[in-house]
Amino acid sequence: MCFKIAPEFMTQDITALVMLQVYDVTPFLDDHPGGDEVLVLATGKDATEDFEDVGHSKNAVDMMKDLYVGDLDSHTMTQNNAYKPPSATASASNQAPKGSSTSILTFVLPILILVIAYALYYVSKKDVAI
Ligand code: HEM
Repeated sequence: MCFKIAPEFMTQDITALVMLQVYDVTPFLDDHPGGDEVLVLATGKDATEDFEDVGHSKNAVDMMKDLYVGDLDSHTMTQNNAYKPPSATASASNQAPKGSSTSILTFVLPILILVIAYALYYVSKKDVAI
């Protein structure tokens, strides 16, 4: 289980070459104070921004040395996914798509039931009068 952190930016001709440091966080999953889920979500991608956003201490940066496995040219990576917190991912997948028939049904269905109930009531009253 590895993720990458950019330690430096080097310029080579016109193309910017970004070397990333790769860390194997597998032995650290149970001990990470921020939980194992964030580490798993950061695997296989450039997690530099995620790591810096948390504002990790110098102690945290020192701990990374034991998990370092090597360097990687970012251009050889197949995906460059941005980090999505679990809550945002979960709520997004639970939301109904905009303009779906579900929202129309929730509005129309109660009205339809009321109209049918009133129609039945009206018909039954008419039968009793005859
Ligand atoms: C090998 C890499 C990592 C190491 C060694 C590490 C280490 C630590 C340590 C020691 C802490 C305690 C606070 C501190 O001392 O700064 C911490 C907290 C935390 N880390 Fe990491 N971390 C790593 C990677 C990551 C990544 C990639 C993420 C996000 C995707 C992350 C998210 C967090 C969060 C959310 C906290 C909790 C912050 C808080 O509650 O204030 N960490 N980490």
